[in-house]
Amino acid sequence: MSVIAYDSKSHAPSKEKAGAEPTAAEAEEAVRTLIRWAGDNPAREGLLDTPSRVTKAFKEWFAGYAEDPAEVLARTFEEVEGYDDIVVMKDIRLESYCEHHMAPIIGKAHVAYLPDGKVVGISKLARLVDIFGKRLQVQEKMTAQIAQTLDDVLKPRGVAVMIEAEHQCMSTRGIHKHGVDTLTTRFTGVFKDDPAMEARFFRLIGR
Ligand SMILES: Nc1nc2c(ncn2[C@@H]2O[C@H](COP(=O)(O)OP(=O)(O)OP(=O)(O)O)[C@@H](O)[C@H]2O)c(=O)[nH]1
Ligand SMILES: [Zn+2]
Repeated sequence: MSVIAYDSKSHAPSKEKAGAEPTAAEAEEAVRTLIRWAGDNPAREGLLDTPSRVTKAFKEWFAGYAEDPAEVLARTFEEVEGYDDIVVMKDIRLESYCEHHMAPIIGKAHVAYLPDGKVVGISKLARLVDIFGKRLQVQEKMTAQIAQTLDDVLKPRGVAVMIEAEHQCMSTRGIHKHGVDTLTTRFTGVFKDDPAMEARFFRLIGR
C-alpha cells in the first residue's frame, strides 16, 4: 500500500501524490464506462448529456478539495466585551461522501469551542463543516479534521465536535439498515479534560 502525503493545513492529499488532474473529456468517458457498467447505453438520447452533468455535479459534491479550511478561519474578532463562554453551532447540515463506496453521508454536525480572547464569524464554523464534508471521507476522520483545524488556527481553550449521520452505503446497499445514525465525537482542551464541560456541550446541543 502506498503512503499518501497530506498537506498538514488543508488535510487534502498533496497535488503531486493525487496525480495529474484528468481532462473533462477523460472524466466524461469514465462516466460513460460506469453507465455501461450499470447496464445502460450511454449513446441513447436521454443519457447523451449525462456525463457532462455528472462531472459538473462532481465539482459541487467535491468542492472541498479546492478550499483551504485554515484560510476560512483566518479572520477573527477580539472585540467581544470579554465574552469567554462556549460558542456552539448545532444542527449544521452535513453532506459528505463515504470514501469506500462514494455514497452520500447525510446528517448533522455540532461544533463548539471555548474562546481564548478571540472568536470567528459564526458562518465560518458551518463553512469548515462544508469544506471537510465535500470530500471523500470517513466519518471519524472528518470529525477529527474539523476539531483539529479549529484547535490549530483559533487556539481556543477547547473544541468539541459531534457528527451524527446516516451512511447511504449502509441504507441503500449492503446491509440495508435504514434510519441508523453513526455518532462520532472529538474533544480537545477543556472539553476533553473537564467532564462538566463535556456535559455542558451535550446539554447545549440537546443531547
Ligand atoms: N469506520 C467507518 N466505516 C465506514 C465509514 N463509511 C463506510 N464505512 C464502512 O466501511 C466498510 C468497508 O468494508 P468492506 O468490507 O471493505 O466493503 P464492503 O464489502 O462493501 O462492505 P459492506 O458495506 O459490509 O457490504 C463497511 O463496513 C462500511 O460500512 C465511515 O465513515 N467510518
Ligand atoms: Zn461506504
